Amino acid sequence: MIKTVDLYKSFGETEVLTEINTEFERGKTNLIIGASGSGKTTLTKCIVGLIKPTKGKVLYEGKDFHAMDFQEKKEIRKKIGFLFQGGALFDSQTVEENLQFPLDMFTNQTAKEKLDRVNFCLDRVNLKGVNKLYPAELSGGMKKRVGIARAIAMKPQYLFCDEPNSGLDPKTSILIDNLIKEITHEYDITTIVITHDMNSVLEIGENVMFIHEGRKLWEGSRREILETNNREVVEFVYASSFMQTIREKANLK
Ligand SMILES: Nc1ncnc2c1ncn2[C@@H]1O[C@H](COP(=O)(O)OP(=O)(O)OP(=O)(O)O)[C@@H](O)[C@H]1O
Repeated sequence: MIKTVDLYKSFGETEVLTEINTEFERGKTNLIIGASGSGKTTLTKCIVGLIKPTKGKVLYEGKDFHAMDFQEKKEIRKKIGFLFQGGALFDSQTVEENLQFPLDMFTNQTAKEKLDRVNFCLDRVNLKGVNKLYPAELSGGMKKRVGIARAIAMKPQYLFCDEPNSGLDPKTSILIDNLIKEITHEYDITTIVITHDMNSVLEIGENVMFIHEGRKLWEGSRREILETNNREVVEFVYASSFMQTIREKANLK
Protein backbone atom coordinates (compact mmCIF):
# COMPACT_ATOMS: atom_id res chain seq x y z
CA MET A 1 0.00 0.00 0.00
CA ILE A 2 1.08 3.56 -0.71
CA LYS A 3 -0.26 6.34 1.48
CA THR A 4 0.14 10.11 1.39
CA VAL A 5 -0.24 12.07 4.60
CA ASP A 6 -0.91 15.83 4.57
CA LEU A 7 1.02 16.22 1.35
CA TYR A 8 1.68 19.74 0.03
CA LYS A 9 3.73 20.90 -2.95
CA SER A 10 4.49 24.45 -3.99
CA PHE A 11 6.53 25.78 -6.88
CA GLY A 12 7.76 29.15 -5.66
CA GLU A 13 4.74 30.99 -4.30
CA THR A 14 2.26 28.76 -6.10
CA GLU A 15 0.72 25.92 -4.14
CA VAL A 16 -0.01 23.07 -6.53
CA LEU A 17 -0.96 20.32 -4.07
CA THR A 18 -2.83 20.99 -0.84
CA GLU A 19 -3.33 18.58 2.03
CA ILE A 20 -3.51 15.35 0.05
CA ASN A 21 -4.42 12.43 2.30
CA THR A 22 -5.03 9.26 0.38
CA GLU A 23 -4.37 5.53 0.18
CA PHE A 24 -3.57 3.46 -2.88
CA GLU A 25 -4.41 -0.13 -2.07
CA ARG A 26 -2.44 -3.21 -3.00
CA GLY A 27 -3.99 -5.50 -5.61
CA LYS A 28 -6.24 -2.71 -6.89
CA THR A 29 -6.27 -0.35 -9.84
CA ASN A 30 -6.16 3.11 -8.26
CA LEU A 31 -7.07 5.84 -10.74
CA ILE A 32 -6.23 9.52 -10.45
CA ILE A 33 -8.51 11.78 -12.49
CA GLY A 34 -8.86 15.53 -12.75
CA ALA A 35 -8.71 18.40 -15.22
CA SER A 36 -5.52 19.45 -16.98
CA GLY A 37 -3.29 21.27 -14.53
CA SER A 38 -5.10 19.94 -11.44
CA GLY A 39 -1.92 18.36 -10.06
CA LYS A 40 -2.07 14.66 -11.07
CA THR A 41 1.47 14.50 -12.46
CA THR A 42 2.91 16.54 -9.60
CA LEU A 43 1.30 14.17 -7.10
CA THR A 44 2.67 11.14 -8.93
CA LYS A 45 6.14 12.69 -9.11
CA CYS A 46 6.05 13.29 -5.34
CA ILE A 47 5.02 9.67 -4.81
CA VAL A 48 7.79 8.15 -6.93
CA GLY A 49 10.35 10.57 -5.52
CA LEU A 50 11.09 12.58 -8.67
CA ILE A 51 10.28 15.73 -6.68
CA LYS A 52 10.19 16.38 -2.95
CA PRO A 53 6.94 17.51 -1.36
CA THR A 54 7.03 20.84 0.43
CA LYS A 55 5.36 19.22 3.41
CA GLY A 56 3.89 15.83 4.31
CA LYS A 57 4.76 12.19 3.84
CA VAL A 58 4.65 9.46 1.22
CA LEU A 59 4.49 6.08 2.92
CA TYR A 60 5.43 2.82 1.20
CA GLU A 61 4.12 0.01 3.39
CA GLY A 62 4.22 2.49 6.27
CA LYS A 63 7.76 3.81 5.68
CA ASP A 64 8.29 7.47 4.76
CA PHE A 65 9.99 7.51 1.34
CA HIS A 66 11.35 11.03 1.60
CA ALA A 67 12.97 10.25 4.97
CA MET A 68 14.77 7.15 3.61
CA ASP A 69 18.50 7.05 2.89
CA PHE A 70 19.86 6.59 -0.65
CA GLN A 71 20.01 2.78 -0.44
CA GLU A 72 16.48 2.43 0.95
CA LYS A 73 15.12 4.69 -1.81
CA LYS A 74 16.96 2.60 -4.39
CA GLU A 75 15.32 -0.56 -3.05
CA ILE A 76 11.86 1.02 -3.38
CA ARG A 77 12.64 2.28 -6.89
CA LYS A 78 13.57 -1.24 -7.95
CA LYS A 79 10.07 -2.31 -7.00
CA ILE A 80 8.40 0.36 -9.16
CA GLY A 81 7.36 -0.31 -12.75
CA PHE A 82 6.47 2.55 -15.09
CA LEU A 83 4.24 2.61 -18.12
CA PHE A 84 4.77 5.93 -19.86
CA GLN A 85 2.62 7.61 -22.48
CA GLY A 86 3.56 6.21 -25.90
CA GLY A 87 5.41 3.31 -24.26
CA ALA A 88 8.71 5.29 -24.07
CA LEU A 89 10.62 2.49 -25.74
CA PHE A 90 14.19 2.93 -26.96
CA ASP A 91 13.75 3.22 -30.74
CA SER A 92 17.22 1.94 -31.62
CA GLN A 93 16.76 -1.25 -29.61
CA THR A 94 14.73 -4.34 -30.41
CA VAL A 95 11.76 -5.34 -28.25
CA GLU A 96 13.95 -7.94 -26.55
CA GLU A 97 16.69 -5.39 -25.79
CA ASN A 98 14.08 -2.95 -24.46
CA LEU A 99 12.76 -5.55 -22.02
CA GLN A 100 16.22 -6.71 -21.06
CA PHE A 101 17.31 -3.17 -20.15
CA PRO A 102 15.95 -3.08 -16.55
CA LEU A 103 17.21 -6.63 -15.97
CA ASP A 104 20.72 -5.57 -17.11
CA MET A 105 20.54 -2.47 -14.89
CA PHE A 106 19.23 -4.01 -11.69
CA THR A 107 19.93 -7.76 -11.64
CA ASN A 108 22.84 -10.18 -11.91
CA GLN A 109 20.81 -12.71 -13.86
CA THR A 110 22.49 -14.87 -16.50
CA ALA A 111 21.72 -14.28 -20.19
CA LYS A 112 19.46 -17.37 -20.17
CA GLU A 113 17.53 -16.19 -17.09
CA LYS A 114 17.03 -12.75 -18.65
CA LEU A 115 15.83 -14.22 -21.94
CA ASP A 116 13.43 -16.52 -20.10
CA ARG A 117 11.99 -13.53 -18.20
CA VAL A 118 11.71 -11.45 -21.40
CA ASN A 119 9.86 -14.30 -23.12
CA PHE A 120 7.60 -14.85 -20.12
CA CYS A 121 6.62 -11.15 -20.02
CA LEU A 122 6.02 -10.96 -23.77
CA ASP A 123 3.89 -14.08 -23.58
CA ARG A 124 1.91 -12.54 -20.70
CA VAL A 125 0.94 -9.55 -22.84
CA ASN A 126 0.15 -11.79 -25.81
CA LEU A 127 3.14 -10.71 -27.86
CA LYS A 128 5.04 -13.93 -28.33
CA GLY A 129 7.71 -13.88 -31.04
CA VAL A 130 8.17 -10.13 -31.53
CA ASN A 131 11.62 -10.18 -29.82
CA LYS A 132 13.62 -9.02 -32.82
CA LEU A 133 11.26 -6.29 -34.01
CA TYR A 134 12.01 -2.58 -33.49
CA PRO A 135 9.43 -0.20 -31.95
CA ALA A 136 8.88 1.45 -35.37
CA GLU A 137 7.58 -1.88 -36.63
CA LEU A 138 4.87 -2.08 -33.94
CA SER A 139 1.37 -0.57 -33.76
CA GLY A 140 0.48 1.85 -30.92
CA GLY A 141 -1.32 -0.90 -29.02
CA MET A 142 1.62 -3.29 -29.40
CA LYS A 143 4.00 -0.59 -28.13
CA LYS A 144 1.81 -0.18 -25.05
CA ARG A 145 1.87 -3.94 -24.50
CA VAL A 146 5.66 -3.99 -24.84
CA GLY A 147 5.70 -1.09 -22.34
CA ILE A 148 3.62 -3.18 -19.93
CA ALA A 149 5.88 -6.20 -20.46
CA ARG A 150 8.91 -4.04 -19.67
CA ALA A 151 7.18 -2.57 -16.63
CA ILE A 152 6.55 -6.04 -15.19
CA ALA A 153 9.95 -7.50 -16.13
CA MET A 154 11.34 -6.66 -12.68
CA LYS A 155 8.29 -8.14 -10.89
CA PRO A 156 7.24 -4.75 -9.53
CA GLN A 157 5.28 -4.30 -6.35
CA TYR A 158 4.10 -0.89 -7.57
CA LEU A 159 3.01 0.09 -11.09
CA PHE A 160 2.54 3.66 -12.34
CA CYS A 161 0.75 4.20 -15.64
CA ASP A 162 0.59 7.66 -17.18
CA GLU A 163 -2.40 7.90 -19.51
CA PRO A 164 -2.09 4.35 -20.82
CA ASN A 165 -4.84 4.91 -23.39
CA SER A 166 -3.59 8.04 -25.07
CA GLY A 167 -3.56 7.64 -28.82
CA LEU A 168 -5.34 4.28 -28.86
CA ASP A 169 -8.64 3.34 -30.48
CA PRO A 170 -11.50 2.41 -28.09
CA LYS A 171 -11.16 -1.36 -28.55
CA THR A 172 -7.40 -1.39 -28.01
CA SER A 173 -7.86 0.96 -25.03
CA ILE A 174 -10.14 -1.59 -23.36
CA LEU A 175 -7.62 -4.38 -24.03
CA ILE A 176 -4.84 -2.33 -22.42
CA ASP A 177 -7.07 -1.36 -19.48
CA ASN A 178 -8.01 -4.95 -18.85
CA LEU A 179 -4.42 -6.09 -19.14
CA ILE A 180 -3.41 -3.56 -16.49
CA LYS A 181 -6.23 -4.74 -14.24
CA GLU A 182 -5.45 -8.44 -14.73
CA ILE A 183 -1.75 -7.93 -14.02
CA THR A 184 -2.60 -5.88 -10.93
CA HIS A 185 -4.73 -8.71 -9.53
CA GLU A 186 -2.51 -11.55 -10.69
CA TYR A 187 0.68 -10.17 -9.13
CA ASP A 188 -1.00 -8.27 -6.27
CA ILE A 189 0.51 -4.94 -7.36
CA THR A 190 -0.37 -1.48 -6.07
CA THR A 191 -1.26 0.15 -9.38
CA ILE A 192 -1.76 3.89 -9.91
CA VAL A 193 -3.13 5.08 -13.23
CA ILE A 194 -3.40 8.72 -14.31
CA THR A 195 -6.15 8.96 -16.86
CA HIS A 196 -8.43 11.34 -18.72
CA ASP A 197 -10.37 8.46 -20.19
CA MET A 198 -13.83 8.04 -18.68
CA ASN A 199 -14.16 4.59 -20.26
CA SER A 200 -11.17 3.52 -18.15
CA VAL A 201 -12.77 4.98 -15.05
CA LEU A 202 -15.88 2.89 -15.57
CA GLU A 203 -13.97 -0.17 -16.77
CA ILE A 204 -11.15 -0.54 -14.23
CA GLY A 205 -11.67 2.17 -11.59
CA GLU A 206 -11.61 0.10 -8.43
CA ASN A 207 -10.48 3.17 -6.50
CA VAL A 208 -10.92 6.55 -8.15
CA MET A 209 -9.46 9.75 -6.74
CA PHE A 210 -10.57 13.09 -8.17
CA ILE A 211 -8.21 16.04 -7.84
CA HIS A 212 -9.49 19.55 -8.34
CA GLU A 213 -7.13 22.54 -8.17
CA GLY A 214 -4.58 20.55 -6.17
CA ARG A 215 -7.00 19.16 -3.58
CA LYS A 216 -8.48 15.70 -3.29
CA LEU A 217 -12.17 16.48 -3.69
CA TRP A 218 -13.64 13.04 -4.02
CA GLU A 219 -12.72 9.36 -3.77
CA GLY A 220 -14.74 6.23 -4.47
CA SER A 221 -15.31 3.26 -6.74
CA ARG A 222 -16.47 3.24 -10.36
CA ARG A 223 -19.93 2.31 -9.09
CA GLU A 224 -19.98 5.25 -6.68
CA ILE A 225 -18.94 7.64 -9.42
CA LEU A 226 -22.21 6.84 -11.21
CA GLU A 227 -24.17 7.85 -8.14
CA THR A 228 -22.24 10.79 -6.73
CA ASN A 229 -23.77 14.22 -6.53
CA ASN A 230 -20.46 15.98 -5.92
CA ARG A 231 -20.80 18.99 -8.18
CA GLU A 232 -17.19 19.15 -9.43
CA VAL A 233 -17.04 15.40 -10.09
CA VAL A 234 -20.33 15.50 -11.97
CA GLU A 235 -19.18 18.50 -14.05
CA PHE A 236 -15.88 16.79 -14.87
CA VAL A 237 -16.95 13.20 -15.48
CA TYR A 238 -20.29 13.92 -17.10
CA ALA A 239 -19.20 16.74 -19.36
CA SER A 240 -20.48 14.90 -22.44
CA SER A 241 -24.12 14.03 -23.11
CA PHE A 242 -22.99 10.45 -23.79
CA MET A 243 -21.65 10.13 -20.23
CA GLN A 244 -24.81 11.75 -18.85
CA THR A 245 -26.87 9.05 -20.58
CA ILE A 246 -24.70 6.32 -19.05
CA ARG A 247 -25.24 7.86 -15.61
CA GLU A 248 -28.99 8.13 -16.07
CA LYS A 249 -29.28 4.53 -17.31
CA ALA A 250 -27.13 3.17 -14.47
CA ASN A 251 -29.18 4.99 -11.87
CA LEU A 252 -32.48 3.78 -13.29
CA LYS A 253 -31.53 0.11 -12.78
N1 LIG B 1 8.26 22.28 -12.30
C1 LIG B 1 7.22 23.12 -12.20
N2 LIG B 1 7.41 24.42 -11.93
C2 LIG B 1 6.37 25.27 -11.81
N3 LIG B 1 5.07 24.89 -11.92
C3 LIG B 1 4.81 23.61 -12.19
C4 LIG B 1 5.87 22.65 -12.34
N4 LIG B 1 5.31 21.44 -12.59
C5 LIG B 1 3.97 21.64 -12.61
N5 LIG B 1 3.68 22.93 -12.37
C6 LIG B 1 2.32 23.51 -12.29
O1 LIG B 1 1.57 22.71 -11.41
C7 LIG B 1 0.21 22.63 -11.83
C8 LIG B 1 -0.19 21.18 -11.91
O2 LIG B 1 0.50 20.56 -12.99
P1 LIG B 1 0.43 19.00 -13.27
O3 LIG B 1 1.32 18.73 -14.43
O4 LIG B 1 0.67 18.26 -12.02
O5 LIG B 1 -1.10 18.83 -13.69
P2 LIG B 1 -1.83 17.59 -14.37
O6 LIG B 1 -3.10 17.43 -13.64
O7 LIG B 1 -0.92 16.42 -14.42
O8 LIG B 1 -2.12 18.13 -15.82
P3 LIG B 1 -2.26 17.35 -17.24
O9 LIG B 1 -3.52 16.53 -17.14
O10 LIG B 1 -2.39 18.45 -18.23
O11 LIG B 1 -1.03 16.51 -17.44
C9 LIG B 1 0.13 23.37 -13.15
O12 LIG B 1 -0.38 24.66 -12.91
C10 LIG B 1 1.57 23.44 -13.62
O13 LIG B 1 1.80 24.60 -14.38
